[in-house]
Amino acid sequence: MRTPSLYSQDDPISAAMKPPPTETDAERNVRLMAEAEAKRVSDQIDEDLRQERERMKRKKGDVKLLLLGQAESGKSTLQKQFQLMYKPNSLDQERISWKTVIYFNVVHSLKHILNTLEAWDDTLDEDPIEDAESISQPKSRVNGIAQQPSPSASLMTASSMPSGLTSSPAWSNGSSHTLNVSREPGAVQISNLRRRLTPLMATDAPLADRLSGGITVSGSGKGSVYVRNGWQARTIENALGRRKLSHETEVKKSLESSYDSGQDILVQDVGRMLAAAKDDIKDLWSHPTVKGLIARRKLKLDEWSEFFLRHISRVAAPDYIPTTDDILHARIQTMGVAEHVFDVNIHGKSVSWHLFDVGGARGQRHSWVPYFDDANAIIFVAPVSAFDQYLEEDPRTNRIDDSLQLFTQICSNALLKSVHLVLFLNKTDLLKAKLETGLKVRKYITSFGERSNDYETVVQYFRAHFLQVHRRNNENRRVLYTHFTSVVDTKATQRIIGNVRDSIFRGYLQSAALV
Ligand SMILES: Nc1nc2c(ncn2[C@@H]2O[C@H](COP(=O)(O)OP(=O)(O)OP(=O)(O)O)[C@@H](O)[C@H]2O)c(=O)[nH]1
Ligand SMILES: [Mg+2]
Repeated sequence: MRTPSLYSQDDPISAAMKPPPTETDAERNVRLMAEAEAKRVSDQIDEDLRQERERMKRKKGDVKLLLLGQAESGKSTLQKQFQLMYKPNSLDQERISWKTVIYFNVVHSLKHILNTLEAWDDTLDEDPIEDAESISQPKSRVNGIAQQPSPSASLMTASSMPSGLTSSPAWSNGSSHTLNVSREPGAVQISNLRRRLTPLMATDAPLADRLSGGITVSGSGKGSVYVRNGWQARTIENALGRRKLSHETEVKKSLESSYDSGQDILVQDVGRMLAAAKDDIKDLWSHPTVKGLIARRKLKLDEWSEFFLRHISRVAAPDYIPTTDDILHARIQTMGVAEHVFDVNIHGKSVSWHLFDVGGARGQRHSWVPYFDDANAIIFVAPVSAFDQYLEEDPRTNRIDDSLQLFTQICSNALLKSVHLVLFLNKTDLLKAKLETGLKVRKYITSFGERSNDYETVVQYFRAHFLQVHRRNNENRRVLYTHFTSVVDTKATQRIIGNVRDSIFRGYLQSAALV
């Protein structure tokens, strides 16, 4: 008699999968062992999933913390700091997925630079730096990019360029890799660089597609990519030709062990192209015309663009693995609401914290409300460096104004009237750098008037506005905890997270009558 197998005798599907009648004893043993192993793996996956579901389920006593604020304010970066603090291994596991994001950030930035150059005929006219922004228009409008109010302003001026990239550009020292263009005018140099960078630029759309899985969100004018919770795993699915992996846990496991974005042909190709184009990228980034357009604020680069271009030697190296600092600077827009669970220990007691990181663009804000109910705490993130920036979604709205309006809505929302409220006045490092370049706050915020343009005066001015909003919308007389932050600074941010955790716990334990 044949040894019973896992296949049922009655089930037609099982009948179809039945081993052939000619199966030998040895083959049968191998098959039975394989079936047993498959069942063991399947049971383990089910168990892992059950535990994951259990963990995600909010229990009485768990803390629900929302991260709110406009797009680009730093919510996901703050979430990464929580992850680093309370679940450091998980960031390691997804480290390699960030390579795709960082490559996309680099390629997209280069494309923006080249498009803007094209709109200005690849030349720098003689506009004085001071008033360039108000008086000059692009000469050609090949793609209109230079005309779009960019939500970010560059901090980079000729004097603050990193020395490694400015001291000896290839065309001034006759270096061989730029096809001997040393005596040609700047426009020819740029046109040569553009030609050589064209294949790399063509990877912008496929990289975006890899990350988003082909989903585009209307209003993402800068061509940014939006991703949903769990994009790291889906990037792998996308790389495998959208073949649905049979199990969520299987995806996670492949992330942990075997997957390397080095296996993704697209990422591999982009890595090779970047390595080959490294000197051209450096030359473009340090080109006098590019520096001039930046200084005249005709070319505006986001902070992550500048960060990765400054570190291009490292990022374009063939064996590049993103550092934690790179991951903190990488930019990818959040779509919807992403939940993250951490076990937080305090006074010997472990409490699950459910952190909700929301998409901050206007088109994403409708998805926040269902999460207001029963929230314990909110960290509202407002980027104070954004005084000279306008919303991507509505170029007429100054980003500080938008933050204040949004904060008004949060403070006055009836569902949130008893939540613990924390305000992060973020991107203080960028604010300092902008003020150091001489950018005047009063040019963008007229009410700032003739106050001194120094960092302390400016941050206190913005803080006073947020405090006023809170005071006017504070029926319940709750406290507002305010912090000046730069959430890319791990040491400082983790100290602040510790403070926030303690203050949330104090209020929470009292209200839950657990003390
Ligand atoms: N220099 C600096 N960069 C920051 C700071 N906070 C955030 N960033 C950068 O700003 C960019 C946007 O940050 P995110 O955390 O993605 O912004 P977000 O609020 O999650 O944006 P959405 O998901 O679109 O709502 C990233 O490239 C971050 O590295 C900061 O304090 N200083
Ligand atoms: Mg985000």
